[in-house]
Amino acid sequence: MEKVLHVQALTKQYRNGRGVEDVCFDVYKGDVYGLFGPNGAGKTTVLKVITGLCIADKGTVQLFGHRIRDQFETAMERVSAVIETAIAYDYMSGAENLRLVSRFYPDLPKGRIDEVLEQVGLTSYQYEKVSQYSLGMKQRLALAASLLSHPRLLIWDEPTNGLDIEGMVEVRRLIQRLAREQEITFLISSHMIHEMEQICNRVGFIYKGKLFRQGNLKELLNDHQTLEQIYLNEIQGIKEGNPDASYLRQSVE
Ligand SMILES: Nc1ncnc2c1ncn2[C@@H]1O[C@H](COP(=O)(O)OP(=O)(O)OP(=O)(O)O)[C@@H](O)[C@H]1O
Repeated sequence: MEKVLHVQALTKQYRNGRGVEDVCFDVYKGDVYGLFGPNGAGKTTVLKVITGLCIADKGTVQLFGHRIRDQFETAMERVSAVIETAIAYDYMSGAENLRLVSRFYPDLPKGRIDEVLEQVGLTSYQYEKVSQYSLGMKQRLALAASLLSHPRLLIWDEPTNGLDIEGMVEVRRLIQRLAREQEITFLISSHMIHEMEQICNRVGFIYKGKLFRQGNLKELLNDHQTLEQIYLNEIQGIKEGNPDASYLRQSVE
């Protein structure tokens, strides 16, 4: 199986002492990999380091076999990211926003904007100003922008954040469809565990800057009914001093 992303011993500490420590995980072609953790756990920091938005203190990140540290452009060639979004200009239409983004990619074939609008279901709203879009439509526009360059790996921080139930379901279906039909590998983050359970085939749990458990969703659910149960058990173990989790205890209040 092709390894799309390799993260090894990644550590990033901010000046206030917070951040992430010794994070290791791999994402394989075809995965919808979910990084799950509560607010402030370190998900965005991990995604930012992977995409070069911030620099790690230690560790290795490889995308498609290329290290971001010294081969950044080649590593990022087939990667798109939606992190801390709101890229769209409100006073322009959806299509105009995409035309603006498309200037970053001089080799885009004609008609690519129409294609991505179609893929995210915004074709009939493309001439409306973004100020009239719902949050879900803005999310889909951000996704359309990130699809323009034909990414093979799409990194998306909190794809359903702030959406209502219908919006969440839409985004969820969209991710699953793109993964299936366009063979795009996804790395997403969320603090909503049920969400992860429905979208992802592999998940990693992150808590207080450490990725303490990960695996194939089906295998994880062999012994437990829900991911929530696994997560709560592990956190309880960490707090009570479960020897298996001793490496984490020092960082838990
Ligand atoms: N630029 C920064 N300077 C200092 N501390 C930061 C900075 N960015 C994040 N942090 C801290 O690092 C920790 C991890 O933050 P991060 O944003 O990665 O978490 P998260 O899991 O994405 O949370 P959320 O779901 O709330 O976005 C938090 O304690 C946060 O306060």
